[in-house]
Amino acid sequence: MTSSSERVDLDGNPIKPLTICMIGAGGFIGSHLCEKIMNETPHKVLALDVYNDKIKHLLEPDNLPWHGRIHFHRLNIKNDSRLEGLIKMSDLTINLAAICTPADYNTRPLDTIYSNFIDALPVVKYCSENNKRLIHFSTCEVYGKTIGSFLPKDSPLRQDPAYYVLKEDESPCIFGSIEKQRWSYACAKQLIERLIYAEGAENGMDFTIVRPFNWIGPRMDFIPGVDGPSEGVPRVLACFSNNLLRGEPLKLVDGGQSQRTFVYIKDAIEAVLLMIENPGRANGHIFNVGNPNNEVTVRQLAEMMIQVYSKVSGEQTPETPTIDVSSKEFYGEGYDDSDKRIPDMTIINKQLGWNPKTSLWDLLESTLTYQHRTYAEAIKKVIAKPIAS
Ligand SMILES: NC(=O)c1ccc[n+]([C@@H]2O[C@H](COP(=O)([O-])OP(=O)(O)OC[C@H]3O[C@@H](n4cnc5c(N)ncnc54)[C@H](O)[C@@H]3O)[C@@H](O)[C@H]2O)c1
Ligand SMILES: O=C(O)[C@H]1O[C@H](OP(=O)(O)OP(=O)(O)OC[C@H]2O[C@@H](n3ccc(=O)[nH]c3=O)[C@H](O)[C@@H]2O)[C@H](O)[C@@H](O)[C@@H]1O
Repeated sequence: MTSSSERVDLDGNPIKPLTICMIGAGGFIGSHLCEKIMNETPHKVLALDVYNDKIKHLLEPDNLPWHGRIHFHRLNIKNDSRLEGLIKMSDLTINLAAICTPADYNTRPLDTIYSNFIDALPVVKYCSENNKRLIHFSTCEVYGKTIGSFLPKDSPLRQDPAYYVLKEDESPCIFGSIEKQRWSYACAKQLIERLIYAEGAENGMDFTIVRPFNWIGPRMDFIPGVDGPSEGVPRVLACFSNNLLRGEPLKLVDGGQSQRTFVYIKDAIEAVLLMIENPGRANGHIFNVGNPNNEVTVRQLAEMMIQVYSKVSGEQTPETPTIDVSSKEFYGEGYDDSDKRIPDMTIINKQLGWNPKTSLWDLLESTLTYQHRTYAEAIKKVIAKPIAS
């Protein structure tokens, strides 16, 4: 760990050690953020979550170099009276807790709305009432569909960035109709963003809102049947990793035509640390955090993952590498999709000077090396197990 006296912010001022209340610290992003904070800063973390499997390596054994700077509190923010006290003890609260897998948005819309809006309300309230700074994790899904997606298929305007690049302070939020329950998540996230923004405007609360654009890397979600439910549907990185580990075709929903930009979790976490340590530059802002240079269709992502996995595992590519499935078959009634997600980077560049570094090929190589090392043997055992009659 670097000593606090050596560390300065972007304006050359010394960074004071902080106590951070991190809600959802046991998840994918939380685990990487805790790791970064423990390795590179003097800050303390009160890590709140219902699970801690992904941060166990930071909590045990007792002789870790950051011993005493991270404390795990197993609690559900829905119903735990300790929450306000922990926020009061901290300089900064970071809220990551959410249901955030698309397979849940149309099948468990009530849980999705409660998790992303209702359960986040007390966190905002306690921060505002106690004059505490809040960094809240929203999503790029608040943009919904691009304006360009409503133009005729052959319109040349579809090629014009004005019709698809997503800007924090200009782009509208375009969701589907109410029976397209996919948008329950985006809509709940939009409303909590508006509430936080209003707390800033009316009550002077210090806040930063983060809109992640498909952050991916090790420890994302779960592999069904190994460290998650066998019928579970995680996000695309884990779905495709699971298919590759099992030697199955990768399933392309509605032909895999949707486009995404993927950013490496380690690049994205650097942006979050800049927000934490530069409140004067980050407060009052909403930040897109993504990599506009890593755009692919989901079909191209599948093809690249197949090539990379073959390289890192030494295994042959399957005879049928991909198959098409309908969204209704894969996700059920009420699914809909974002067509294209390119983040505008002007605000984060200007305020924090942050830029992503890692190419899609490189981030997939390190992530799939991790997936292979972590899961290949366990998957072999699961496959070899006779099915109970
Ligand atoms: N990973 C991405 O690319 C991405 C993209 C857009 C938005 N986000 C947002 O970032 C945040 C974190 O995402 P992630 O990918 O790390 O997800 P994750 O599911 O891995 O982590 C969320 C964590 O929150 C915890 N949690 C949920 N409800 C809780 C509750 N009631 N009480 C206590 N803990 C609770 C979960 O146990 C989990 O460990 C979410 O708000 C998500 O909407 C992530
Ligand atoms: O990561 C983000 O930035 C946000 O986007 C994700 O939404 P989405 O990108 O649609 O979710 P994925 O599950 O990663 O799916 C990406 C695309 O791959 C497709 N897909 C997914 C899984 C699969 O096996 N096959 C497949 O073709 C989906 O239909 C979708 O078009 C989730 O909503 C959130 O985690 C987050 O808010």
